Parts: sequence; C-alpha cells; structure tokens
Amino acid sequence: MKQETAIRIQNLSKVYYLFDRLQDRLKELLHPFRKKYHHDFYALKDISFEIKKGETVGIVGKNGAGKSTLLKILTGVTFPSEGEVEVNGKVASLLELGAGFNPEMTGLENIYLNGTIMGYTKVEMEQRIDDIITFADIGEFIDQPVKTYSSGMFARLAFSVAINVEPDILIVDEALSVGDIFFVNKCIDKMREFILDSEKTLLFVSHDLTVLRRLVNRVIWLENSQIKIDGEALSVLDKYAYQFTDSLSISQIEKLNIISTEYAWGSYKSRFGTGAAEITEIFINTKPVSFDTLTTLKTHERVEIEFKYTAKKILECKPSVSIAFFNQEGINCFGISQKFQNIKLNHKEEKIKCILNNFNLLRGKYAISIGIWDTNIVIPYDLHERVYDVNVISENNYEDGIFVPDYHWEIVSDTVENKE
Ligand SMILES: Nc1ncnc2c1ncn2[C@@H]1O[C@H](COP(=O)(O)OP(=O)(O)OP(=O)(O)O)[C@@H](O)[C@H]1O
Repeated sequence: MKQETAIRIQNLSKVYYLFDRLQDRLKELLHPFRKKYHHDFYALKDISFEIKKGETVGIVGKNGAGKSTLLKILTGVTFPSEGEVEVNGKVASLLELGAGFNPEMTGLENIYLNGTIMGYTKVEMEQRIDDIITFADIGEFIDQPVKTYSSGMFARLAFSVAINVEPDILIVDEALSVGDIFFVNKCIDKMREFILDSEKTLLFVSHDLTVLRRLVNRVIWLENSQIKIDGEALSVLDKYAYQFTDSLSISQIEKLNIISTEYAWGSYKSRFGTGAAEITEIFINTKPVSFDTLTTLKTHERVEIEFKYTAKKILECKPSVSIAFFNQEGINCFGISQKFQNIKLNHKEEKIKCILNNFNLLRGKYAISIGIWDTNIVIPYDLHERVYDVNVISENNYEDGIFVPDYHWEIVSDTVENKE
C-alpha cells in the first residue's frame, strides 16, 4: 500500500529583509520611487522534501541553520516567500516558549484557548482536560496566569496540550530542553507511544543527539539554510556529530556510507562504516552471537567478548576497537576502546578479546555496539551499532540502578555489640 503524504515541501524559501540602520526601514516604506534600502537574507533556500504518514523525522543543524523557520512555516506561524507547502492532517505543535499561549490567561484558560485554535469544541476539550492537567503536573499553578510560570512549567503545559489533543502530526521545536530530566523522559515515552500508531507523524527539532537517536528514524540536516543530508537517522546523526571533531574533513564525512543494512531492522540497530575492515564473527562467553540472538549475562560474573575481523585492504593506520553497552533508554552505560599499536590492518584475520572481570551492569535489557575504527576512533571501518541484545540478571535484590561499583560494607563504630 502506498504510504500517504503527511508533509510535502517544494522549492521552499524564506527571505527576510535586513536593514543596516533602523531608519532605513522607514525610508524604504516612504520612498516615492520604492528605492531599496534592504538586502535579502535567506533563512531557508530552495528546500524540498516529503514526509510520509508514520515517519518520525528529526531536524538538526547549527544555530541559525533555519530549523525554527521551517517549523514555523509548517505550523502557519509564518509564511513562505517562495515555494509550496502541503500539510495533511491535524497538527499540534510545541514551538518556542510562549508561542500560542496568552500570558495573561491562566493555564486552564490557555488549554481551552489552544483547543479552540485546534478546532475542538469546549465539550471535546472537557473530555481531555483531566489527562492534560495530570500529565502537565504543575499543581495549583494551573489556575495562575501563565506569565508567572517558569520555562519548565510552561513546557510541561504546552507539551501536555499538544500530545493530548490527538494530532496526526506532532511538531516539537527544542522546547523540551528546558524541562527536567524526569519530564523529558516522560515526554519521550509519550512520543514513543504516539509514533507506535503508523498513521502518526513526528517532526522533532533538537540539539540533543541522544534524544534524537531514541526517537526518530530519519534525520534532515540543515546547513546554511539548505538541506545538507536527508537520510536514515543513525547514519545522518553520526555524520552530523563527526563534523565537531577537528580531525575529520567534510569530504571524509561524505565518504562514510552504510555498508550494510542487514541489521537495520529496528530503529536503533544499524551497521555502518567505510568498510575498510570488517567484523566477521562475535562471541560472548565463547557463544557466537548475531543480530537476532539474546545473550544472558549475570552481574558480577566474568564476561568475555571476542570478535574476529579482516581488513579488505592494507591500511597504514593502526586500528582501534570499541565496545559499548546501551540500556533501553538509549543511554550509553559504558564505552571502552583500545588502540592496538602492534597489529596491522591487512588481509589476515585477527581475533580480539575483551575481558570484563567483574561485569557490573545491573538487571535489564541492553544492546551492545562493537566497532573497529581508525587509530583516533573518528572514522568507523565497521561499526555494529546497538546490534547485539543482552539480558542481564542480577541475583542481589539489594542492588539497583544501572550499574554497581566494586564495593563492600564495613562497620567502623566502636560499640560493644560490634566487638563481640
Ligand atoms: N524575523 C526575522 N527577521 C530576520 N531574520 C530572521 C528572523 N527570524 C529568523 N531570522 C534569521 O533566520 C536564520 C534562521 O533562523 P532560525 O531561527 O530558523 O534558526 P535555527 O536553526 O532554528 O537556530 P537555533 O538552533 O538557534 O534555534 C537566522 O540567521 C535568524 O537570524
């Protein structure tokens, strides 16, 4: 079945008129022969893309790249200078702080105001009001004017309204960054619930690449008002992140390709790299593992992770290898790497083993990434990103959290009982 279009943008540009001096604006307005005093500034230049229903799309780019302008056009807050915009479905948005809210009205009044803007009747909003108030969790402030809210409280209310009005398309612009970690996680869970429905579309702008990795399966990278790359999330995010490493030029970044999509069946699993070397086999505690095995590990036990690799061509550079464990929230619980000065990258198969003497992650599901890289761990040759699933069992019920340090307890007080 052909997926329907949620958003289609064609040759979209947004031009702002910039004036060197304040009075130039007035001079231009009043000039009898319409003399130009401004120069054009393109916040967006000739952007085209299509988003299908059910897609979850992240937008990244440095400050001023044009991300907010794009979302403002999609939500009708501002208009395009050129090009076409087509949006199919009910849109709820969480744009920059304050947008769509009346500061003089209470939180409760603003909920109804937003509902009306979205096309809901008062009765329809009354059916949703309890859910909105419960999720926002801002206590008695719901009856106070929103001008008295902290930025975090404001984001709570705005997100709660946006997610609870059952939109077809949810557009979120960075606003969550002001929320505390608990609220941000709560919002991410809610957005995951939202995108489970294959008809729903999410468009999410963030500078937080970890949050994006957890949420989206496609990323559009904006640079200098244009699309630089539009593609599979993990691949684009990694390329985006690499630009911040001094040692890699943009031309090298362009050469990074997904070498296999063999494992890319979950939104968090992928395999990519330049392909100069390839990991061929992986064993955990001597058992071979693949993308569909689930390995059980026990806290405090010795764990051995072994892998084989071969290089496709002879490389001068000495390789580095890495292993990382991610929990279900996508948090990197630990990552360890090693440079090997004494092995060469050539056609010979090499075997590497990492021994974790006292494995200290606590109960839960984790995904392991394993990679072979250049010496500085900047260019991946073959990176299996969160491919190998493990289930960790912890027998001690008095230990909880993500990991347990190497510890013991001692009684240091000098009481009679203790001396016995
Ligand atoms: N009303 C305006 N008048 C003139 N220039 C504007 C206006 N609004 C935005 N711009 C400019 O357009 C460019 C894109 O701005 P935009 O807010 O879309 O960037 P962004 O990618 O969202 O940045 P950030 O990450 O800082 O939020 C910037 O250079 C900004 O200065």
